[in-house]
Amino acid sequence: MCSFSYFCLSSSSFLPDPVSNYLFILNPNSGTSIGKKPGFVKSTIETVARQSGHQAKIIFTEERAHATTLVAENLKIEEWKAIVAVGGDGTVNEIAQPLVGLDTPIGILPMGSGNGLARHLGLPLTLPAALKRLFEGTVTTIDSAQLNDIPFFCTAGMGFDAYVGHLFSQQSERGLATYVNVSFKSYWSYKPQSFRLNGSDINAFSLSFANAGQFGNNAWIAPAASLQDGFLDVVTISPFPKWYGTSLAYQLFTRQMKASQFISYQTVKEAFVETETPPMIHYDGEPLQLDTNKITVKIRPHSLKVII
Ligand SMILES: Nc1ncnc2c1ncn2[C@@H]1O[C@H](COP(=O)(O)OP(=O)(O)OP(=O)(O)O)[C@@H](O)[C@H]1O
Repeated sequence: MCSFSYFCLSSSSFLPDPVSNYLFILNPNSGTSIGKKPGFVKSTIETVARQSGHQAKIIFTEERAHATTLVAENLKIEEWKAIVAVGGDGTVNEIAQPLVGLDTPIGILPMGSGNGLARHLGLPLTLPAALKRLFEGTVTTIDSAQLNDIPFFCTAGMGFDAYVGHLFSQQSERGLATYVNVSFKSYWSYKPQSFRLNGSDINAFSLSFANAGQFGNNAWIAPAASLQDGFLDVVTISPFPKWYGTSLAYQLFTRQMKASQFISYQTVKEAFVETETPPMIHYDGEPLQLDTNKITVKIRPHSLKVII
């Protein structure tokens, strides 16, 4: 603790930041661009980091879930100013999981298909601007959430969203165009499902749990959701006539979704869902077939540090 403020101020401005090392973990499978030009992304990060007086260690993931292992391994080796996810929400999820409850912040260079968390946080979406923000930004603490034992940071859900997430993961090309194409085709054949939500039986087109307000690509499923309020927004979309789909899509992409005869919102700290058979879910856009039909979703307030 420094008691002589003039000395503290003047000396800190001459001392280099004791921890200026950033670890970048880059998913070459994210979005549509990184995989095609990983060398360019790597050299841009190296150049901007050097110009800003920082050290950058850059590692490419080799497979799904590898990013989580890389974070755990590198946290043991040294202290990092931030561990930076270079990719989409799936990559953010894998990197954020081991950082929950720690002081080391996550940084995000949004290069995925949807970039829901980065968009909610208002981060720049181009590489040079995102790097500038990373090196000049401030650290804040956000809520995270869990679906059973699976951490998520943006949104999770069941029903139509999970079904589309599952089909999207099977496509050879990622990106917005593929996502729109898959969603549009699925929309015509998808059948609403039965859920028991907090003891009430419902039939729903989708059931979403929003920590952040959007799925990605500015599809705002929960426009009022806050990353710092200690609550999840539960959004139920009831079965609706096909003609209503256009209006729903319009509301979603113009951030105007609100409670209506087909849409209901609740803010909760915890929710319980039961389904007839183990459901397909998504967490931060990653599809997963559960092996249980009992699901608990809960918020973990102020649990992740992030650079904004
Ligand atoms: N080296 C790799 N090869 C193949 N897949 C990988 C690799 N590294 C990570 N993955 C997987 O790639 C998937 C997609 O990653 P990510 O979510 O970042 O991109 P996206 O889906 O295009 O973006 P968003 O989630 O924002 O829409 C994730 O399931 C992740 O586990």
